Amino acid sequence: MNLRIYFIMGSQNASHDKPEAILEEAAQAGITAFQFREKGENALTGEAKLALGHRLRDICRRYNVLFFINDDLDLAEPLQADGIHVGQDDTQLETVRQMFPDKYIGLSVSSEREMNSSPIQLADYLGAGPVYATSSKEDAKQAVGTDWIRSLKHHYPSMPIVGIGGITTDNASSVISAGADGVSVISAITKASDIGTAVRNL
Ligand SMILES: Cc1ncc(COP(=O)(O)OP(=O)(O)O)c(N)n1
Ligand SMILES: Cc1nc(C(=O)O)sc1CCOP(=O)(O)O
Ligand SMILES: [Mg+2]
Repeated sequence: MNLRIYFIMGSQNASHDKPEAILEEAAQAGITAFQFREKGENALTGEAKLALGHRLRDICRRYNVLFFINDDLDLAEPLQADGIHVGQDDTQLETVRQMFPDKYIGLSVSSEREMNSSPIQLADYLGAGPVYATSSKEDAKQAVGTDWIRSLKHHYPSMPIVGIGGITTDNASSVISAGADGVSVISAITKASDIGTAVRNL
């Protein structure tokens, strides 16, 4: 499971181009994982969401990029997702693991309290953040900094960890130096003037 450059996007993040075009360019440039996160006021639902999911899934398959679904467990089988990402307020990790014994499952962990109250051993990787301030998530928590990556890695040395939140081409190396196995980004790619260069710099 290669989570080194883990791109997240839904149609709400693709204001200046089609999500398919953005993903294709990012995949060509070397992202290793992608999460379909259709969320927010104008998010697609129902058939339109499923149809976009299929198109993005196909791009990931062509480039050998891991495909994750955010939150929406109902999409995991129809889209043949490689994995699912859930947070602390989503379907409980135990339930997700029971439903999908063979898929990769990621869990968000943002604090020591969340760490201590989560069945971490059921996850395949942890999303740690927001490392820095972000404007891509409406209900983002207070930034936790790279110290949180260090602390999580100290407690779970063999658990893959991706940093998320406010990560850019300038600060990604600090996240990796703190012990993250990968960086997870939205705007560093969707808002880049040159997506290929942004991915390569990440
Ligand atoms: C890789 C990764 N890490 C963390 C998150 C955040 O998940 P969550 O806390 O459930 O928030 P939403 O993304 O659902 O708004 C993530 N999506 N991916
Ligand atoms: C989806 C998401 N989850 C976060 C968390 O802290 O759990 S921060 C975030 C948004 C990341 O977007 P950007 O790379 O543009 O900051
Ligand atoms: Mg969630």
